Amino acid sequence: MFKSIEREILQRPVTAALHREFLQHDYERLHSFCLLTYAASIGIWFLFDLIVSFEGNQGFSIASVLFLVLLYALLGALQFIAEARHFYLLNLLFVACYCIGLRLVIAGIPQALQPAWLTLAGSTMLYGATVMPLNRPAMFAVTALVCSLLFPIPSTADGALHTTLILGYWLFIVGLTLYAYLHHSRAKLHNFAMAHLLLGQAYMDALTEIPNRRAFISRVEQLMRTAGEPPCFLAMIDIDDFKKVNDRFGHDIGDEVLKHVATQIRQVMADQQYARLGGEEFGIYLQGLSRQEAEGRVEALCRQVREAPSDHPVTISIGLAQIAPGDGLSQALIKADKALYVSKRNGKNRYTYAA
Ligand SMILES: Nc1nc2c(ncn2[C@@H]2O[C@H](COP(=O)(O)OP(=O)(O)OP(=O)(O)O)[C@@H](O)[C@H]2O)c(=O)[nH]1
Repeated sequence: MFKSIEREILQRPVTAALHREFLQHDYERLHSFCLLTYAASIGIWFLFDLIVSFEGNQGFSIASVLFLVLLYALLGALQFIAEARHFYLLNLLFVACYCIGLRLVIAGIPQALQPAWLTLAGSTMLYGATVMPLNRPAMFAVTALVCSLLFPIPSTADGALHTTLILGYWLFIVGLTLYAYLHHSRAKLHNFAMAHLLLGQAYMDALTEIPNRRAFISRVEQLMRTAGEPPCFLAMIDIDDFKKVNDRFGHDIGDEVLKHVATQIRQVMADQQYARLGGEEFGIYLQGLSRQEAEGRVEALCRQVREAPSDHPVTISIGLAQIAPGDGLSQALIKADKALYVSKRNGKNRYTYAA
């Protein structure tokens, strides 16, 4: 069952916008990992520099200090980079500095040892790139940079076998790197697309295509926790005599009426949080408005539903309540529901403010 749903979802094409969202999401999720990788890489570079300098009797030079400062500066800059596309450029700069630093250190050791050290450094760099949150052009650019800066240029002293072995190993490691990157990034993108779709469905009302009760509770509770200046209001909406619509015209027309009311809510309350709470009930969380403005908005909604052209006109009743400091969402819902009941009792097609 799960596999067939998964197959069906994965057959849908991933749009360019979703792909961009995935790349940004991937970068944000892995931002602290990138910082850690950069910090560890600088540590390894330092160690590498010490070991290889010792091997080549070079000593730790001022150039080494400059490279360390440069790499630390790039690590510092990474802390402030919020956009994935900026990271791709910074990463390219980091890789370029790192590779040039490695090349210079390795250039100081005996010629015969250089191809092995360059190959070791290059393959480590390429492996590291596969776990970074890069898009394809950024990954290909990193691979090209590593190859052009670290590939050991064969000398005439090297035999044909030696040169072939080195070339063969580099071809193998580059091929493996790109294959692993493409394979993993596709799998991650598909998982993201699937999670995106399923979460979207779990938090959307399938009929009216506005948020559902689950989405409303989660979003409003979050807003209530961070709400600055009161007042905030909660409105409960119920379609009047909806049962009669169903009984007279059938369920399909009832569904159309629900969609019609949801459209009016979306139009009038575009800047607020709204949802279909269930059946023919809707909820709205109003923030950043005075009591007078909140009353004006729900009154406008009543009018809009009443007057909007429709084959099956309906009216709505609304209960509006101010959320008292310290009140939770469920208390506010009860208060708004009581006010809604008053609207129904007083003749429907109106709103009541809970005193
Ligand atoms: N078409 C359709 N009807 C639904 C849906 N969910 C709930 N209903 C119907 O909504 C109606 C709710 O009616 P009631 O709560 O009894 O009240 P009412 O007729 O709206 O009367 P008042 O609330 O007093 O104005 C019932 O007939 C339910 O079957 C749905 O998704 N589609």
